[in-house]
Amino acid sequence: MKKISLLGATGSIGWQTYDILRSHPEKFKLVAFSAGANIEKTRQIIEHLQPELVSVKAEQDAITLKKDYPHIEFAYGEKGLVDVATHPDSTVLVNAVLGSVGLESTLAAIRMGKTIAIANKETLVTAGHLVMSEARKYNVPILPVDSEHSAVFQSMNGENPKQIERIILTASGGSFRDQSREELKNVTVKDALNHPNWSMGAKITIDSATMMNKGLEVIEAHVLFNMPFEKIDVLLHRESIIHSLVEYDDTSVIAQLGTPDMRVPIQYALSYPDRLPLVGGKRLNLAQIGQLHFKEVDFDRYRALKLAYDAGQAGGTVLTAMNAANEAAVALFLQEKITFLQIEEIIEQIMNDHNNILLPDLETILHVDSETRKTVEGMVK
Ligand SMILES: NC(=O)C1=CN([C@@H]2O[C@H](COP(=O)(O)OP(=O)(O)OC[C@H]3O[C@@H](n4cnc5c(N)ncnc54)[C@H](OP(=O)(O)O)[C@@H]3O)[C@@H](O)[C@H]2O)C=CC1
Ligand SMILES: CC(=O)[C@@H](O)[C@H](O)COP(=O)(O)O
Ligand SMILES: [Mn+2]
Repeated sequence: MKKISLLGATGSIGWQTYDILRSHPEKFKLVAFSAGANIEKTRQIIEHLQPELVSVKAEQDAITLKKDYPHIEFAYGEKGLVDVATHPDSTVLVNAVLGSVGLESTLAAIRMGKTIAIANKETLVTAGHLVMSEARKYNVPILPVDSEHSAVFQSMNGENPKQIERIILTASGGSFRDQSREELKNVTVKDALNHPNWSMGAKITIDSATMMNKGLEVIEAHVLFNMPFEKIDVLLHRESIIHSLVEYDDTSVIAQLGTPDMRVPIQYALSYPDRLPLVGGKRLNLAQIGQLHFKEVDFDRYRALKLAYDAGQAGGTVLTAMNAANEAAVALFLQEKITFLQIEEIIEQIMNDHNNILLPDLETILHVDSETRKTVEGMVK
């Protein structure tokens, strides 16, 4: 029985993780979880899985819940995230919280020796060097949940990493993949939230439309697989059936395929090195699909992807600045305070103005993160 701590249980990844935990009660026990503001879903998880500790965003929600569930421990805020991540009974942390707010709890869990199943890519982008060096120091596995990275991980199984020629991350192209840059000037939030293949949280769906999601994933692949950026390519693939590929020096290419269902990579990270049957999983029928499509990426069309490669190549605090600028700009777009194209304009300006510090420590990263968010908010006042 694996004992699990789960951050971001009420979100898209968190809720699918909850679904998997419920479908295999003989394998997994949820001991602690965090939610943000969604108290209805929080109550459902409590009632079905009876954890020992629950954290929510607001103190008042924790106080109210405690009255209804006196046998359960409640926490709140960023300290609550750390309490969940470091719960003494769990051996695995599933980090499905949104944004760089997941960084400190991830580091704390690593220092407790917990295996990390990570969906929270912003943490790996903003402080990948710290996360990976702590993971090495405490001999902790960092298992990918992101579909592309899970595909790469599975395609590397049993192979010699020194023989990898390149990693190829597939990209759907997002909500506006059939529109020109000119046509992006007047797109709405509703249009942007309409992803062609995946049903996901709002922030990552916008990231997918700007292609910053793929940029974050290029950096995530560099961090997780210790691969130089020259060996990480992006390939447009409309159907999201091939989840990513790895090419070897003998020209062989190994890929992982499947119908687009995030429960597959989530469950694989939980069951690794074993596999489990996926309850309700839809099998891939290639004959029925008939054709798969591929296209090279145009970096002028998808400028955010180019910015992410630039930040990755530079390394240092520009990664934190880029990520924080993106988080803040996407939030402003979702509130309809800026236009879609302003997201990448803001990120570019922040990166151009940034004084880069290489190999930053945690304090520096947290400082750059909060200052960047303030600067972005100031830009639209
Ligand atoms: N969705 C997907 O298919 C995929 C997502 N990912 C990555 O996984 C992560 C989660 O994405 P997704 O599930 O889509 O996001 P969602 O927005 O759906 O969920 C985010 C979760 O984090 C909680 N949360 C948000 N902000 C805070 C905060 N400040 N403090 C505490 N909790 C907070 C939310 O709580 P509440 O809702 O209760 O307020 C919710 O539980 C992201 O890093 C994303 O890039 C990676 C691959 C695929
Ligand atoms: C499901 C998943 O892993 C997302 O990160 C997905 O990759 C988004 O799709 P695109 O970024 O390829 O549009
Ligand atoms: Mn992905």
